[in-house]
Amino acid sequence: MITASHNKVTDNGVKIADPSGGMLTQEWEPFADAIANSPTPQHFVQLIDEFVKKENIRFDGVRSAKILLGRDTRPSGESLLEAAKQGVYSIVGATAIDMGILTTPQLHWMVRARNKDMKATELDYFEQLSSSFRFLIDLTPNQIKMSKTDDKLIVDGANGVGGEKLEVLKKMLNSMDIEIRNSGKEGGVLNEGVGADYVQKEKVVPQGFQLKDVGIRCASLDGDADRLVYFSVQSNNTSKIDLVDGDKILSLFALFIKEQLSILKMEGDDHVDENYEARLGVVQTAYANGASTDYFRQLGLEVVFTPTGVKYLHEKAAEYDIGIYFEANGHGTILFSESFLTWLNARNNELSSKSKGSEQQKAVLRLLAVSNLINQAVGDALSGLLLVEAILQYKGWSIHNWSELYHDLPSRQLKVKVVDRTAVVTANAETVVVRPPLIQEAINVEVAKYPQGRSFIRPSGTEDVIRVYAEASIQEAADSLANSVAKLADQFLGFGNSG
Ligand SMILES: CC(=O)N[C@H]1[C@@H](OP(=O)(O)O)O[C@H](CO)[C@@H](O)[C@@H]1O
Ligand SMILES: [Mg+2]
Repeated sequence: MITASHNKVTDNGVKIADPSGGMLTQEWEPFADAIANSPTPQHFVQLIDEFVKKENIRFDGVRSAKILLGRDTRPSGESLLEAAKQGVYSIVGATAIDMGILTTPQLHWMVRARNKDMKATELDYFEQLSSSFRFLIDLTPNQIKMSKTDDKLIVDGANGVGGEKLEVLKKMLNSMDIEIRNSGKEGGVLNEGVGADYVQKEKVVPQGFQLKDVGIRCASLDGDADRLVYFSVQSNNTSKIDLVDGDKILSLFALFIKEQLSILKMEGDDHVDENYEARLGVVQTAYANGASTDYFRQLGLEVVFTPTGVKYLHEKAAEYDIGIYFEANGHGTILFSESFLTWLNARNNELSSKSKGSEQQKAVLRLLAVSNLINQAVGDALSGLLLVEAILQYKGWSIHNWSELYHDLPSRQLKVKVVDRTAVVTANAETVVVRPPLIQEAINVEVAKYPQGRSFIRPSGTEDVIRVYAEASIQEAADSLANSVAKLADQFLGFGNSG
């Protein structure tokens, strides 16, 4: 997949899906780094040669391979895709299939579907999403109807591929009132003052949104449509927004799934022992707002933490019957285990004959529809958006009702330039620094000064900086805690420090 996601239009890059449709296996990352940085063509060929031997890959044309290629709307994508094609065809037995302009999650979905012998074209993707969405909507309790303003959704497409794909989906969902802005056709620049990354980091309205949008439910996709956040325009200050971030999308999903599981568990006449104790897990990173974690614990849900980066969250979520993960920035999905899906299908058949149309059967059908709607390969803004919309309709909620599930603790993020960011070694899902010595003790002293204080530092995986995160009961306190901890990072690791 040729894309640089939420980054500038002049940047470009590559994301690689493995045969399962998930992300490239972590063991192959050092190899990917090495070939990307190989200084000469000879060196490049040598690296491939060594890797092929090490991994025992048959490289003699006996085994054939098909490689699906896709790109986002970046102008440089066209020639880069051509180069990728030539690379693929330089290997005996390998064929490249150009899937054209796609969102990143669409390509992952297609790889997964093809390797499971399922229908795997772009049209199949749209049909699966739209039909499972309609199915879910049909299972909405009759008494629930939204008020007029709540029918409408406005989506910021980041001037990228997501907007144009949503246009296609919209036509297949004629019941939905969606207005798509920043679809790239109006002349705006990709990710410039628009998109999920901008909205979530800056907490301001994207271009093209204004006063008349106050009170309306709005959503924002990133440049390759694998991130999604919601927001509403504040009435008192039209450049500010009320952000409904990945943590809150996670909360809405977890609440809905938990409700359906409890309906399933209700004692039917004779079914007590046929209840399957589905393991539901919520996966977050240290950047998740502390108020969201408290909310999950109040709901009695199991919450686990992993290091930053969706590959870690995804892997953890896959350990549950239903694993839900999200980063605060809006990347996440819900994973269903094969064994749980088999059980759900069997339960559906059984209920069809014994108590067709019962609340329990509806809950089973809803869970099955969610598993078809939400992308099982990676986080997908389009499928996530349809699930949010279906759940809000089911609950008869406005974006305001949703946003009120809990109140975010004020937080602040800072970056600190240091001599060598790899000098920082963390543990416990990046919440504790174990090296250099003594800095963690100093951070603890600062944190203890603030009610509901929490702070951690970690080296960024994508930029040459140390990231500082702090939260506390009021904004001034979160700012001040972040500043003190940033100062500590500078003292221990900064340019003024020789050791
Ligand atoms: C605090 C933060 O937002 N970190 C981002 C950022 O990683 P860093 O390792 O923090 O640079 O980029 C990652 C890739 O897009 C994303 O998964 C992650 O959430
Ligand atoms: Mg992205």
